This record gives sequence, structure tokens and C-alpha cells, in this order.
Amino acid sequence: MYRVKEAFYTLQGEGAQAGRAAVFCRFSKCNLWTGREKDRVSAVCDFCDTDFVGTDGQNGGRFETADELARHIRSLWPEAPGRPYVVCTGGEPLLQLDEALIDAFHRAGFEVGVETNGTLPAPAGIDWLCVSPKADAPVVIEACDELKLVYPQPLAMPERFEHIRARHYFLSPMASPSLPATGDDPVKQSNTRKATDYCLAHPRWRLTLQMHKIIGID
Ligand SMILES: C[S@@+](CC[C@H](N)C(=O)[O-])C[C@H]1O[C@@H](n2cnc3c(N)ncnc32)[C@H](O)[C@@H]1O
Ligand SMILES: Nc1nc2[nH]cc(C(=O)O)c2c(=O)[nH]1
Ligand code: SF4
Ligand SMILES: [Mg+2]
Repeated sequence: MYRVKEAFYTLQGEGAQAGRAAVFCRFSKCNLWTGREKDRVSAVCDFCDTDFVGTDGQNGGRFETADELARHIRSLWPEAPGRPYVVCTGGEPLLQLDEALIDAFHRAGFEVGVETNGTLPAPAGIDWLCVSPKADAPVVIEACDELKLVYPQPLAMPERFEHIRARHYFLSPMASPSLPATGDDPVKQSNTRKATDYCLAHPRWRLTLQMHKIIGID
């Protein structure tokens, strides 16, 4: 059984695949926060901008089999040329994503991207793996396509992750979890300046912005 909070067709807003059309499959639950506001202060990851509790979002639900979920996700992809792309996120997708589901996505014609906090092993077959470390949570993934670190995090500064093999090293300015996606976010503005300065001083790292929030899409 797979539990999905929501699923939607949009443009990937972050990282090296930014601007690419994708169906986002947001799995329920995370291992670093319950998702309840009252638990945020005591959570390992305390700045999450996402609601991943339950299965009640747009196109969300419970899916008994991998093929059933893959068919559902495929129904959200347009009938048009271009390689179908699914981004598995959450919540923490690696609590649920298994090889059976990756195989089902591939059979449905999808390339499979994953957004993970890196604390759980990744199943084989993922086409694009993005690891985004959180606070002092141990990262068990040693190689990925992109490392995308939310910045600044006092317990997770960039130097700690340079041993992880990646094609791209990104800093993503931390946004206020509570503010609406669009509009003024002074905290994000100040973190964007800090991330910019870090990239200028450490050119291995590149800046990525949450483009979807800037343009006001999902
Ligand atoms: C909601 S997480 C879900 C996937 C996975 N649990 C993870 O943390 O990577 C999706 C992406 O949003 C980023 N993110 C979460 N809260 C954020 C915030 N307040 N500001 C900027 N990025 C944030 C995460 O670092 C991750 O790259
Ligand atoms: N457009 C868009 N791009 C994204 N990239 C990562 C996201 C996520 O929440 O995992 C996300 C998201 O929620 N929307
Ligand atoms: S950002 Fe990722 S790891 Fe942190 S609470 Fe949200 S879903 Fe979990
Ligand atoms: Mg998001």
C-alpha cells in the first residue's frame, strides 16, 4: 500500500532539472518530523515548508499496488511529445518508494526523480537522485546526482557534505515555513544573500532558487 498526500503536474522549481515539466508525487509521512505544528520545535527537521500529513490533497489517496499508482500518475501527464518525468517527494519518499514502484513508473514510460533527505538507502533504478541533508540527521547515501542543501542550517553547513559524490552541489536559501509561497519573505531574502556570499567564496557550490514560489505555481 502506497500513501500519497497529493500529486500534480507542474515545472520542477529547484536544482539542475529546474524548468522541466514533471508530475510531482508527494508521499505521506516523514522520518524527521510528524508534520504536526506542535511537534515542529522538537523535530530534527524544523523548517519544512510542506504539508505531507494524510492522503487528502489534490489527486492524493491510497494505492494498493505499484501499477495502480503508476497509472494514476500517468493520467496526470499530458498527451504531448516529451519524456514523461515523475518526481517522488514528500514527506520522505524513501519510506515508501521501492523497486516495484520504480519498475512500474518505468513501464509507464517515466523517468524517475527523487527528492530525499538522504537518511534512508535508495532503491536501485532511480534516474535522478537529489539529496537534501537536514540538521544532524546522518546521511547514508554516498553518491547522488545533485546535493541540494538548504542554507543556512547551523548543524548542516556545506563542508560536512563535500565527501558525498554528486554531479552538482547546490545551496537553496531557507524560506520561512509559515509564510505563503509568494509575497514578501524577509527571512528568505536574507538567507539568499548569505547563500550568494557562500557560493562566491566557495565556487564549487551553486545557488538554486525555489522558482515555483517566485512565479506562483505549485
Ligand atoms: C519538502 S522536502 C521533501 C523531500 C525530502 N523529505 C527532503 O527533505 O528532501 C522537498 C524539498 O524542499 C526543501 N525544503 C523544505 N523546506 C524548505 C524551506 N523552508 N526552504 C527551502 N527549501 C525547503 C527540502 O530541502 C527538499 O529539497
Ligand atoms: N514546482 C515545484 N518544484 C519542486 N521541487 C521540489 C519540490 C518539493 O516539494 O519536493 C517542489 C515543489 O513542491 N514544487
Ligand atoms: S523537509 Fe523533508 S525531511 Fe524535512 S520535514 Fe519536510 S519532508 Fe521531512
Ligand atoms: Mg516544495
